[in-house]
Amino acid sequence: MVLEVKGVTKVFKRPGKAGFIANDNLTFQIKEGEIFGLLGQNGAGKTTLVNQILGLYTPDEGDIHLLGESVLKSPTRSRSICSMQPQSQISLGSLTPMDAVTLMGKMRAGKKYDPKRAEKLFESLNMGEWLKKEGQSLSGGARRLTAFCMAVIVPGKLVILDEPTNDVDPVRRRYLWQVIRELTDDGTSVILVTHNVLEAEKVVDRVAIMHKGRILTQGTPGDVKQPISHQIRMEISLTGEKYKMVAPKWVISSFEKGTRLIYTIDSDEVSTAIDWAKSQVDSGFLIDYNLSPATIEDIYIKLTSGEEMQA
Ligand SMILES: Nc1ncnc2c1ncn2[C@@H]1O[C@H](COP(=O)(O)OP(=O)(O)OP(=O)(O)O)[C@@H](O)[C@H]1O
Repeated sequence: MVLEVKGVTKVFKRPGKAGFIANDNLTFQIKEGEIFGLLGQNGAGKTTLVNQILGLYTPDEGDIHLLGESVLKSPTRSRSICSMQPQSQISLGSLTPMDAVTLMGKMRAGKKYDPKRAEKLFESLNMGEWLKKEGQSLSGGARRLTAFCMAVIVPGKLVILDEPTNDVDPVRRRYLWQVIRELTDDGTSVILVTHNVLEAEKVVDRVAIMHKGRILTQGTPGDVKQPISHQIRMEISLTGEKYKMVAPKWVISSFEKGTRLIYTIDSDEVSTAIDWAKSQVDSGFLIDYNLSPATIEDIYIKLTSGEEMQA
């Protein structure tokens, strides 16, 4: 086992108030070569957990083992086993992506550093146009990809990626997921911290959904979607104001996502839903609609909007 998190609880002290429980009795494991998605809304406790895995915070209860040894006993060892891409943008100053990634590679691998690895990464992510530009003049997406390359140029046994696709364009996001998948070919394990649940579903082997410091459910994408396996997702795009759309009575739940509405319906209601959507399109209220099997995003919305269930 690469990582074992057992009963980890972290409480932040607050002057004059009860402590704030940021992580509440968390337990999970990550195997060699596995991609583990850590999903949760803002403030769910994901970064607090990552900071404990890296030995930066000490759990109040429980223990974390990396490659069989307790992180509590030797916190600095974590930083040599793990590589990390932080959520916040790193400041590259006048360093170019080529300089920054080469520097990081040499720091981690010393004389064994192989520049061909950087070339392959840059090529896979189509970063050629930015390689010799100073960091301060790069776009957010280019800096995010540079930070990703710095984290994986010489990957540790466990690579922790916190929102690696933020600011990255859709085409390069696809390349990025491919590179993340390939990282595991030699046994590297990955923790993927993200809000981008739909994209994460395509790449993770297992996933944990966190909410208010607790893990609400965990398992393979198929396992966690099991409670809603009889449900269908209907995504609709409206022509007019969203508030004018009243959900039909066969809609189980409704969620607004930008300019679109996502309805959850029972699979028995599919033909009713299609008839309704066609008539709405004919009347000019809908631009388009599509139906698809339930996704991790649907279970994520269901769990984190109050209808909680036990892991
Ligand atoms: N050092 C700290 N002292 C006090 N409270 C903290 C501290 N760090 C985090 N918290 C609180 O703990 C909770 C969990 O924060 P955390 O950063 O772990 O969430 P997160 O899931 O990573 O959120 P996001 O997706 O926004 O990064 C939040 O309510 C936060 O305000």
